Amino acid sequence: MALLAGRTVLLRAGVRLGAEAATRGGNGARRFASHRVLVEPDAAAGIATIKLKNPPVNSLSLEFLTELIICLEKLENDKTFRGIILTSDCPGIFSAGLDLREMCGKNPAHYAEYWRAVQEIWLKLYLSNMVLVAAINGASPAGGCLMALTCDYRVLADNPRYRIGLNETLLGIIAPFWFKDNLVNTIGHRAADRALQLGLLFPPTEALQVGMVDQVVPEDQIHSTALSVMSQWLAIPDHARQLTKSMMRKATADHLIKQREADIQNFVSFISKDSIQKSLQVYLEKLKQKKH
Ligand SMILES: CC/C=C\C/C=C\C/C=C\CC/C=C/CC(=O)SCCNC(=O)CCNC(=O)[C@H](O)C(C)(C)COP(=O)(O)OP(=O)(O)OC[C@H]1O[C@@H](n2cnc3c(N)ncnc32)[C@H](O)[C@@H]1OP(=O)(O)O
Repeated sequence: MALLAGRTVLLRAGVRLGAEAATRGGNGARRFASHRVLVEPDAAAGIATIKLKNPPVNSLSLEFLTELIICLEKLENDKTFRGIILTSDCPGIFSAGLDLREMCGKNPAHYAEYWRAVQEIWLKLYLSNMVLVAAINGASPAGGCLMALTCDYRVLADNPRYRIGLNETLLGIIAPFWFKDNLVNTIGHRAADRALQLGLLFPPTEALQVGMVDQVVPEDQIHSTALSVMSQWLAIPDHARQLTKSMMRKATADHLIKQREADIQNFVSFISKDSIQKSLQVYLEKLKQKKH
């Protein structure tokens, strides 16, 4: 049943999908992988595990986002799968969020194309008909946190280095309204107000307390926990769960869908400002110097 999916991917024609491969797994399910998105299917269970693999930190570059969008479309259209576990193949990092290099020193057309892809991945994940469980096995700032927030359930590995949150203000930028909406829907208005203004990155215990994640488990139990949560969610009849999900999420998604082009223009003019470019460059430089 396609209650929510089926929208078009509006991306630059000719974005290379890398060395995409489609083979058959041991259980007969199609296994497909691109350079940076690994899909491990379990056809018998109706579950696909997506492992993000864009080292070193799974930053969401345009090419990575494009591969992820295509992968999600394939899974959404394949009736074999009813659930996705979203996790990382990069040790200690779920995702460092949007790729800062896509937002620095480029031209307005590039910023517009990039932002459309960011919107698209959010809509694809947020409106998926499938059950999405995030198995957060690493740090998850900003766009990394947002991806997790689109899921139906979040399990975080218990490691104080694995902080999660929308830290945009620390970079001198602003979380767009639809990031904010997704966060408010998850942790409530007061907690979101404080978290967004202060750019808070929550360690696991605090993330659980504030409701940013649903469960914190020892690192070696993250996948088994995600599987057991998934089986609980898949026990619900699809049509009832999907209609309920749509009822809960449609207004938030429509908020963006209705003003997608204006949101792109807003992003382009904001990110092109000299002062914002300067802040992002300083932040990137600090990240690079951290090691030395
Ligand atoms: C009224 C409204 C008006 C206007 C609003 C309109 C629009 C809104 C405007 C803008 C919104 C834009 C939204 C952005 C959301 C984002 O996601 S921004 C990205 C935020 N991400 C971060 O802050 C994370 C930064 N990274 C880290 O904290 C650490 O790297 C991390 C904890 C993830 C891992 O630490 P560690 O393992 O120690 O690795 P390193 O720090 O050493 O990093 C390794 C290399 O990776 C590079 N890198 C890290 N993060 C990024 C990134 N996000 N993008 C690109 N590159 C990244 C880092 O520089 C190292 O590179 P090097 O090896 O030195 O070359």
